[in-house]
Formats: sequence, C-alpha cells, structure tokens
Amino acid sequence: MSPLLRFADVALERGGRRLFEQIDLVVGSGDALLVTGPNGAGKSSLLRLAAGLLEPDEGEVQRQAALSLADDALALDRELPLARALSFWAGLDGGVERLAATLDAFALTALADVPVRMLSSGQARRARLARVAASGAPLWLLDEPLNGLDAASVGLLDLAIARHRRQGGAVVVASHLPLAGNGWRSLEIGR
Ligand SMILES: Nc1ncnc2c1ncn2[C@@H]1O[C@H](COP(=O)(O)OP(=O)(O)OP(=O)(O)O)[C@@H](O)[C@H]1O
Repeated sequence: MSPLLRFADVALERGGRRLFEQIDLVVGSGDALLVTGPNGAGKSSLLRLAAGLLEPDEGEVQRQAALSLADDALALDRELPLARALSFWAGLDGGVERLAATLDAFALTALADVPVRMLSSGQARRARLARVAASGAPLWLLDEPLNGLDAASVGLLDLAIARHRRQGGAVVVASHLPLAGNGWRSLEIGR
C-alpha cells in the first residue's frame, strides 16, 4: 500500500528560528496522526508543509493523494447559502451525494440555506470541517479542529474521522487535546 504522505528527514525554519528537524513520518490509508507540542512549536507550520503551502529547509515532503486542510481560514463564500458554498469544494465526482452526507454528518442540514456570514462562530467551525469532508480528499489535515466546538460537535467530528479512516482515508491533526478513536499515533514537536 502506498503512503498518502511521507516526510523524510524534514527540517523547517521560520522567522530565523529552527522549529524542528529530522522529522520522519509516513501516513498511510486508515492512519491517524496527532501532532502535539507547546504554542509556537510549529504544529500549524507542519500541517502547512504537509499541504505544500511551505517548503522544507531540509529533507523532502512527498504527497501521493489529494488533501484538504482546515486551518484558521473558513474558505467559504460568506454571501452564499452554506450548502452552495460547500458545493464549490465538493466537486463533481460524487460531490452531490458526498455533500448531502457531509451536511448530515456535521448536523448542518438545517443550516443549508443560511448564508455563511450568518453562521455562529461554532457553526462556522463545523462548516470549516465539513468543507474538508465534502472535498472527498483522502488526506485530511486539521489544525486545532476542536477549538470552538461544543461536546456534541466534538462527537460528530470523532465519528466523521472514524468513518473516513474506515473508508481508507487518513487524518493528521494538530491539537492540544486528544481525539477519540483507536490507533492514533502521536508526534510531539518542540521539546
Ligand atoms: N508567516 C510567518 N513568518 C515567520 N514566522 C512565522 C510565520 N508564521 C508563523 N511563524 C512562526 O513560526 C513559529 C511556529 O508557529 P506555528 O503557528 O506553526 O506554531 P503552533 O505550534 O501551531 O502554535 P500554536 O499552538 O500557538 O497554534 C512561531 O514562532 C511563529 O511566530
């Protein structure tokens, strides 16, 4: 089975400071990786490396699958109704069914016709995660996905991740809090 993501001897510097080095990791189908570390350690930067938004200063990052990143950016058209805004990311290949399933999975179906700009901050956080799920990308990169979620929404995310992994997807999550589910590996940086 080919990996979806591989880091080989990766080092990254930002703002003149070396954040981490000698990072080796392989993320394959069904995997879940939790990236931990103190504030400023470089967790978000590691996800941006994985997404191809940053280049490593040393080593190599290989991506062998489509990926979708949920970071601070909502990346949804604020003027559109939520379902239409999400449909931009759902694409054509099975996108209609996937979008409907995703709205349901994140308890957003009742908000489908609400303009994105009218969502509460917690609803927008859920929509940000739904955007990743709706994309159909095998590799999900989630930066602090639990921030701003109520307990029920955390449960929905746990279920969505478990389902995604069962279907052959993988997740890399930067978080100060552990997520539910089996078989998480962890990578601590910045110590
Ligand atoms: N655009 C940038 N230019 C220069 N330095 C940056 C930039 N973005 C982030 N940094 C620096 O990189 C370091 C790592 O930041 P990053 O956001 O990756 O850390 P983090 O572990 O995700 O932190 P937190 O837990 O606070 O979210 C910090 O020192 C930060 O100031």
